Amino acid sequence: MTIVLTPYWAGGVQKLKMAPQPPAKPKHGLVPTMLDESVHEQRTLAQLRSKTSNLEKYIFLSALKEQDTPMFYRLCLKYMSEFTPLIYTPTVGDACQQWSHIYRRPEGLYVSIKDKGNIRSVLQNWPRLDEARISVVTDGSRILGLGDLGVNGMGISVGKLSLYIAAAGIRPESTIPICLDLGTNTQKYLDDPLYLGLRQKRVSEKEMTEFMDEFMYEMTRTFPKLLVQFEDFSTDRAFLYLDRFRHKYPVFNDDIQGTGAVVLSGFMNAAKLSSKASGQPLNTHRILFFGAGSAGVGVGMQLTSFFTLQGLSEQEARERIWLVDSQGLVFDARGPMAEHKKVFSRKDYNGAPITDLLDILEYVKPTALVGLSTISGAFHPEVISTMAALNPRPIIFPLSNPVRLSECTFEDAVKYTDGAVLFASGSPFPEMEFGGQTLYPGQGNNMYIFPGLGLGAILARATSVTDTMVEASSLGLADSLTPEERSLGMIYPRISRIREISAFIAKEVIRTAQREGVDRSPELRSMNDDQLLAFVNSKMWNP
Ligand SMILES: O=C([O-])CC(=O)C(=O)O
Ligand SMILES: [Mg+2]
Repeated sequence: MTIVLTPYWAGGVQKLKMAPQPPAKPKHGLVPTMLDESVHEQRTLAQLRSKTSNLEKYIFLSALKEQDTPMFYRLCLKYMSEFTPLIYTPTVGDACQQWSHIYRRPEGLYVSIKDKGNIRSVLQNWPRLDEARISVVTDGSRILGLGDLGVNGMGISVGKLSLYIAAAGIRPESTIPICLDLGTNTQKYLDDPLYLGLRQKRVSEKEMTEFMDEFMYEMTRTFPKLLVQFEDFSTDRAFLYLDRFRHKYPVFNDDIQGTGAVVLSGFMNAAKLSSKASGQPLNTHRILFFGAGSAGVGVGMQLTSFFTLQGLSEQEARERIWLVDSQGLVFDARGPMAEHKKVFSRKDYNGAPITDLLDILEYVKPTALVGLSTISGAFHPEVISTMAALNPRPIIFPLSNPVRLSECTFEDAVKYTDGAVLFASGSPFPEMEFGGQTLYPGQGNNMYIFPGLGLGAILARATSVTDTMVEASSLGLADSLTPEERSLGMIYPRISRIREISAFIAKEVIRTAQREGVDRSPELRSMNDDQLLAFVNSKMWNP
């Protein structure tokens, strides 16, 4: 709130910035006599739990977030593992697919190709210009593994920002969900009378690039303290715009870098357990990527740093990774391929194409199998048992989202490896009892990374988000397992500790930004680590 005061000691008008005030207590008689806050929390929870479908729960929570924001986030923090699957993956996928049907009220900022040439004035309509710190921007062209959802992709920007608020304590007023409407190639939406977006096919890459140049320029002019997270752009465009803007503006791509970092972190913990069982050194792991989109290649690139941290050269690190796309094993002699696949294309194979996953396993003999294919069931029982035959503790990460597109279930992975699997999926699976023990599935979802990475970059006022900052977020996450979590064989910490984890990651990211000279908060440089961590915690919003 901005109020204008004329102090007696000054001749002129002075503007004072005031912190937002809590709402005034309602006058007597305007709320029930016995309305007790903690009982009301239980009442709200009971209302939520009485809904029978997850989509209804999503709609209920979306209304709650608007009507009683602190209550929404209080419950979110208290019941994190119950709430995240409802406000985020997997339910947010259903919400996006149904967005134009379940739409109730405006939320976020819609910028369309029709606004080209005039983007500044659209951005300036945002009601909280000065407070803006973080924006999640999608063009809806590849939402989770669900394909081109057009303007229905707004749900993913909203969902990610709810996690920024819950998991990293970013103030709700500081977030801007943005969906770019550049058309959609999904006919179902073009034919849907309720569809909220432009009824046109996606624009050409040339036109989109002109649009993006203007958009990013105006974003930084309009919101000078803003960090931008690109989300769920289709593969080519995800790489294209990350490369185009990452050295110019503070921006990162969650699917390439966030997913890469979260998988690197889980892989570091899993590889130690796997190597302990096999006696093989860490730098001899062999990783097979099933799926060669932005996430697959992004994760592959991030995982090369696992090997360089073990002392291998960049080239040697890349050679520990094999890639499989829709035509099978990716190798040079196969012929022309998309630019982003080239880095992992094998030079040491020039036989006939190998297309069957079982044959590829036989040839590569991987210690780790990572799925980013959105092909449900691709890791069928024979694939899983082959991994178990090759390794005493196979690493199997079916990372495709949402749950129904996962390459395999946790249950199958446990069953067909006789409980030996080191498992992480993109979407949540329940823990299970096996051989008298509770086994915990890891959730290798970028929600462990982006809140802390974003918070660190914002507090450091970073001019750009460097690869080393992303790597620091990953190492920070890997280090944040408690001895108890390690003793249970977990490879990711409990999600209920997310605030503590985000604060730690943010501290590591700030330190790295300082070392790299991309920070603009000189006052943080003189703090020791404890002071910096305390500073980060003090900046977190508490509902
Ligand atoms: O949103 C999620 O759950 C993870 C993610 O970025 C994706 O699948 O695109
Ligand atoms: Mg994503």
